[in-house]
Amino acid sequence: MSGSIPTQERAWKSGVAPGIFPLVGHAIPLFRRPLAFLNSLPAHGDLVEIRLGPQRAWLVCHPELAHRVLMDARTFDKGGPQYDRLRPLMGNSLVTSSHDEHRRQRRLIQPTFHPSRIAGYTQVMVEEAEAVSRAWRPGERADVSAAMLGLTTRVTSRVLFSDSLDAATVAEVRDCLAALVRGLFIRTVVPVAPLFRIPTPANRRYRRAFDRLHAIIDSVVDERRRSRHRDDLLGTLLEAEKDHGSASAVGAQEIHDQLITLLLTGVESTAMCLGSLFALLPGHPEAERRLHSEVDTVLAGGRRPGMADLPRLLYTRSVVAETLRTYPPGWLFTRVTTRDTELAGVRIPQGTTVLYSPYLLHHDPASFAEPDRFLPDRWLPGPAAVARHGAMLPFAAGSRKCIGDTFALAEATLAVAVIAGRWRLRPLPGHAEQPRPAATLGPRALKMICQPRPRAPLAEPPTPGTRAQDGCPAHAARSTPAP
Ligand code: HEM
Repeated sequence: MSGSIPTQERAWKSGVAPGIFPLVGHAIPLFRRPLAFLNSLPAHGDLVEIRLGPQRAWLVCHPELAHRVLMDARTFDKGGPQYDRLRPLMGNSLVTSSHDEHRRQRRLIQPTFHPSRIAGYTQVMVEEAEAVSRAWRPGERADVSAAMLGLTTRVTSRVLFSDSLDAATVAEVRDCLAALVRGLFIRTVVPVAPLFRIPTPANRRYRRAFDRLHAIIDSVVDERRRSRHRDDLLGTLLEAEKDHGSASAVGAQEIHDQLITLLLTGVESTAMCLGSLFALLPGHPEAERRLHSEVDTVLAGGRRPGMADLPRLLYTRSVVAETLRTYPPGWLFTRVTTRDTELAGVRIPQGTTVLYSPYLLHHDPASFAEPDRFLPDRWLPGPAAVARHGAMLPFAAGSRKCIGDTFALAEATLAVAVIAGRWRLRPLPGHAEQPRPAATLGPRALKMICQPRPRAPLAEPPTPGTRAQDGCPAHAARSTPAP
């Protein structure tokens, strides 16, 4: 069934995705070739019905509809199979909480990620990128995926709870995350809980990672309770715990839930972005050449980058933005309707799952010319910088917009500048690592050969851009901060 329903503002088209199987619905294409499946959906309408297992759900295929969903978080609240799976892991935290509870939590955590605080984190970001860069040897076959996960785990843990994790624990967190993101995805597309209670090796791996990560967080909190106050997120949460009885007080369970949530979200997505970027560069030699040239110019003499360099690393940031467009780490999200509503002329009952996919929106030729080409120039000021308004949504929009967007962009840009200043990473002969969709999207086993870079001749630095708040279009989506 499909139809064209005229609404006040335009005639929306709704439809049903073909190929529904009993019990599993669209799980087979969603699990086997999810990106191709998503890209096939706009042909069936602006709002397309799919089946997650036996459940009916609607996927928005037009940026305007995605914004309607995101800007009305009261009606389209966190929920659906994805968030049902995340709650046992993250509890009732910033990512998983419902609209009513969310405001208080966002107000508590927002100051840690305020743009004015990011400058203070850049030294940690650069130190950790330099540590990765120093550890590689010319000709080495580096495990880039593991290195990027290690880098973001160390940066995130140092910022959230100072230097509480030793090297062995960082490696453990990294491995736990890898097991969890794989397990979370299959649990989202086949939301049939009894299947995951069967003691298969994969289910046991997921359980072990789940238990270990909780134990690590508990020991971080216990250790801090025994030591002095520090001015980091954990310190903020422990201070708020003392406000017994006040509306802003937090309990021990919430402290645990917020830490595990921020560790998971902070580590995984940025690592995926960096892995995708290094995997894409060798196939785009002109982009790689211009990136190297900019890094050599802005950081002449191998100078250490800092916050002040971010506006000058204009091409580097365009490469990061184009990577986020091409392979958005957060590629598919669910919501659930809290009341009967209407979207694209379709009546949607309370309790219905609605999905949006940054990957689908970023690959629609109606929004981005030649969407399958990697073209960082799209994000430079000038005539090439055209995109349908609001179609670039790597960090979402509205009140549930990513709290770590500025943090992540600074971390990724600085890491690329440091690493690309010293290394040209080449693919292994005969091996092309494809980004693999799981709970996040990106390469999970990327190995590359490290070639030391001779310093390129100096060139004129590009003029800083004027788009969006800091020139980076990945930021452009509207955010409604908690009052
Ligand atoms: C390139 C890196 C990143 C990407 C692409 C990304 C993407 C996203 C997206 C799309 C959402 C919205 C999810 C939804 O609509 O259901 C989100 C939310 C969130 N992200 Fe990120 N993220 C990144 C990095 C980070 C970092 C570094 C942190 C923290 C250290 C973080 C913490 C969060 C949190 C806590 C939320 C929930 C916000 C709320 O509901 O108030 N993210 N992120």
